[in-house]
Amino acid sequence: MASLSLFVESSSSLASSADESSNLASSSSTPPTTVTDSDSLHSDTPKHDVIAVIDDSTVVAVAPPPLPVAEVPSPRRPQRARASLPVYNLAKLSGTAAHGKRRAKGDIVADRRRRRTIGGTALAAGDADVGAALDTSIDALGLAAAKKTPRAQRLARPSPRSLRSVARLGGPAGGDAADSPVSSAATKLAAIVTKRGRKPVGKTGVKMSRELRRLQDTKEFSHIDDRPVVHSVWSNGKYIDPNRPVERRRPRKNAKVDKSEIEVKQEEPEEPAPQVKKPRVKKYMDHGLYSGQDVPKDMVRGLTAAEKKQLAQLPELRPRKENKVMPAPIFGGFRTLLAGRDFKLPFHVCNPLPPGQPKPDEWKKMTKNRFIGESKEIWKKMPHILDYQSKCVCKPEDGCSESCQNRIMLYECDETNCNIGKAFCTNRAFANLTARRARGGKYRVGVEVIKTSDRGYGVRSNRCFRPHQIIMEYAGEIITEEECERRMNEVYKDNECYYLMSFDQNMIIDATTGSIARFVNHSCNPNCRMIKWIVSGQPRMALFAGDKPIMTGEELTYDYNFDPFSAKNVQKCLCGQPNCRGVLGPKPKGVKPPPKENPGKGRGKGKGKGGKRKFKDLSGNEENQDPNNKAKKRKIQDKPKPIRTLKAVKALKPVKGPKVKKALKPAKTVKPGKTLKSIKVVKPKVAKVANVTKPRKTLQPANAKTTKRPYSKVSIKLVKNTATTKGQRKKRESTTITVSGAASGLSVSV
Ligand SMILES: C[S@@+](CC[C@H](N)C(=O)[O-])C[C@H]1O[C@@H](n2cnc3c(N)ncnc32)[C@H](O)[C@@H]1O
Repeated sequence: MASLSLFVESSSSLASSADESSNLASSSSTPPTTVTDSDSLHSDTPKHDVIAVIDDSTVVAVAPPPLPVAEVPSPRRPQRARASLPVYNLAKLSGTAAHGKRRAKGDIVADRRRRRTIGGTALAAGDADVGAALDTSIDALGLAAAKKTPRAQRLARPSPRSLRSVARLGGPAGGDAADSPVSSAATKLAAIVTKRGRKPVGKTGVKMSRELRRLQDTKEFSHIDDRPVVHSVWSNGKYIDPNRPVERRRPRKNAKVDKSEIEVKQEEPEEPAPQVKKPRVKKYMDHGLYSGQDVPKDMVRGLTAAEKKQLAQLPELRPRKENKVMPAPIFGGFRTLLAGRDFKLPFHVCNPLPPGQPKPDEWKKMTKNRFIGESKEIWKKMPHILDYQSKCVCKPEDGCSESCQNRIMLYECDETNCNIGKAFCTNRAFANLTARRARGGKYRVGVEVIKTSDRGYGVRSNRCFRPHQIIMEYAGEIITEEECERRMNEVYKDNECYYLMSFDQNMIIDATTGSIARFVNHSCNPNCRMIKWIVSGQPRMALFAGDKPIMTGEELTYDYNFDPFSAKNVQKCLCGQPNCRGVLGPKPKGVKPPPKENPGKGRGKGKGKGGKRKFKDLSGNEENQDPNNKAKKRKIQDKPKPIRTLKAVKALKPVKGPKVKKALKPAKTVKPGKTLKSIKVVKPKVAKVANVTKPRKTLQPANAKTTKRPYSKVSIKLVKNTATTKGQRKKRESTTITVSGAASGLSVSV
């Protein structure tokens, strides 16, 4: 009786001893844990099993060569079945009928078809399925008798040792199955399984059906699955693609490199070098943010040759590489260079002094005038208040500029005396000052007290001021002459500095308690003026900028025109100006003042160009931003009114005495010695006639005393005011007209 033994084992397990473990593990389906493990899975070596079909005469070890997947015939059953011959269920025979698709983590089901093969391990373990499969096979082949004997059953259980020996017998897959150790091992194992191991196997063979014979060469018959088991490998939660190129590790610097490796590497074709990104180099600016801008091409157009030459020497104008960092602020700096203007120093660059600077102990700040003692009552009883009235007849387009009657008379416009209103009026200096200070801040205050090296305290500007712009008010205690004399004899007798200034109506301003303006020092070439204005019917003193703009950080000074009253009290002047008179007093008689500097002569062209400056562009104060502020005509505003300044002089008269050392006077006061009488007469005339006579524009504050034209107006006023005392006025009128061209307006009333 022919017998058929079916042996199944993995050929890959026989390939090498190294693969033995993997072979053994194949039945248990242990997935690879590394990429390198997957290499073995994907190797071309088929993991086919060896099936030995033993016939009566020959033992055939079938180890079919691996076939391409496409050539593998479908594992279908034969369509045609013959009734005469038994039909075998091959799947059942091979023991794979009970196995379907098995889903594993990460596996693709379509590619994951696994065929359960019967291996030595399975047999050794006595797997129930395997046993069942064998039983089925034996039953099908009619070998039940052989199976049921105890010996056969004992022999059917292969010992582990025998299996190990079988596994050790490896041979190249796909070789001659008959001659290979695989076949011999298979034969040996078949003898064990078929309980006739000592007898020739061929004698126990059964004649194979034609159908079986036809299929015996197929992989399906042998249950050989040459398709690799596909595993997906995950590492650290990431899917590892087995098809990706293997990364080359960078060799360590100090690692010993095998020379043979180097030679092999050299032989390898050179791969294109990957593009290495250059590290970014940080660029540092070597100029300011606004430097290096493109210079306008037509920058020298319209300039003279000398100017071009001068400009060419400016390093700022040399063409240089364009600076794309930040655009220049509309080339403001370039225009400043061309125009030769002064520029406004920023407030923070000026660096105002920090708070807490030392101040004199006796000083108590006061920003508004205050009447002290009986001065208030006396002031109210005086009829002069009614005289301080004026009304301008300006039109809105005039803006209360140089032709404004109020301005000429040093009357400030307000709601009661202005014809055009606040929106158009530019003659409201004190109101602007109050608004400016009310907003607060060091910049708006604009001044600060400093300590000078040789003149005690002083005042400097914290900002720029336009010419004739109001800076600060000189405020203090308004006292009578008697009170002033008392203070001088009793309170201030040991003082070196006095803060007394003639005010109005025989009154004195004592700024010992007063505003910051008390600290302003004297200079024979000052940059400011102390001028008295009538504001809302009340006289007020204030410091104004002179004819030139005042820049940030300048010390503010005005001419005291000091009256020492005695040669003993003459103080040495330390102003340091070229035209210094040497003493803090009035100009000595017979001494010619130094010639005025001509801005166009004796100076460089650059400096001469300074005359072109438009300070309204430089000062940057809030008043400049008023479109109605026509500051260009301000020179008329500061025209002194000699009649009122005479009054200030008159106030000094009673102060004069042996104990009184000094008294400050406004810069525009006239010489002492004028009679009270003349002042009283002249004053009211001006107020009334001002509305009749059109003022001249040529008046300058600096040379007001030598100007003739203003006093011709005064003469007209005299006529107007002779209504009460007619005889006297007419006499004065004639005198005034005659002297109108004199150097001093004081002579008018003499
Ligand atoms: C109204 S105070 C000015 C502020 C004063 N420097 C202070 O420390 O209070 C006037 C006094 O300052 C001093 N002074 C002002 N200008 C001066 C000058 N140019 N030269 C010398 N002393 C001057 C004189 O002592 C003068 O009496």
